[in-house]
Amino acid sequence: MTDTKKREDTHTADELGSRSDHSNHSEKEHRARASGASNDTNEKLMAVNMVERSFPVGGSTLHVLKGIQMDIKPRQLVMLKGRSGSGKTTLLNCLGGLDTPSKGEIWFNGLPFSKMSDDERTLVRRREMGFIFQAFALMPLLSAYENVELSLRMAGKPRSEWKKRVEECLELVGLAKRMHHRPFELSGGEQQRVAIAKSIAHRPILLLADEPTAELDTAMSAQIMSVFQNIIETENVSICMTTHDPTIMEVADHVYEMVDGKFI
Ligand SMILES: Nc1ncnc2c1ncn2[C@@H]1O[C@H](COP(=O)(O)OP(=O)(O)OP(=O)(O)O)[C@@H](O)[C@H]1O
Repeated sequence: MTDTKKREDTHTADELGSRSDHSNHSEKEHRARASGASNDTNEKLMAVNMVERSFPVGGSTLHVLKGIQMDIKPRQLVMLKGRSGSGKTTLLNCLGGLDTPSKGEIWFNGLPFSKMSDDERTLVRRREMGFIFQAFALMPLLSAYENVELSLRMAGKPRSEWKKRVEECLELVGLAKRMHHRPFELSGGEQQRVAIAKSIAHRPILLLADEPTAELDTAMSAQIMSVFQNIIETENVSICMTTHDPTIMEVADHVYEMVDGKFI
């Protein structure tokens, strides 16, 4: 897939149209997005321009990302593949604003994401992004329902919206019948589906997932990928995920292969 898809040309900040006012991301705007009102495939949701990331280690500098150039378009499923240590997590952390590039820039939804202050970036991240990790990151004593509800509570969504949205999200991931189970009463794949429901509940426009199928067998991984495809359609999100698994790459819109901090 990597080789069959032509990579986009380098783009500038001006090409990046803001798809919504991030400071007031309303239900109406979301519905407009979901109806395809902003579904211009030339539009870039995220643009990464010549990003480098280095860390001081001992007395020297470790160059981990060495000029990354990529973009994520609306409703795309983008995968980052590469050997352990190639820099995938470091890049994902930069995309999610958990870390910042040493050089280069990252634009998100028309905003100069990597140049914003930590507080501004945190705000954008909370409102517009969702995260899924390899280890499902669920609260063990809370039911699936309560876990998803917690994320709405943390995102500051009005209480009156919680019930409908929690049920909707659990239904989307195929867990409506298990919503009152606690994580230990669910399989690994089901727990990951709760984590996905939790990550989309506040209606992000970008989901970032670090090895979301690493703990799962082939059948469960395939289920997770089909849930991802489903939520791209129904929730109008883009997904960027890292993986080692060649079998799931077939469903990607684009695969970036990373070797030693660069795409090949
Ligand atoms: N904060 C840091 N300080 C120093 N070195 C770091 C730091 N973060 C990452 N590295 C180094 O950067 C390199 C890339 O790490 P990264 O976790 O991004 O790789 P990865 O491709 O995600 O690997 P894996 O698939 O095993 O998760 C590694 O050599 C790692 O030790």
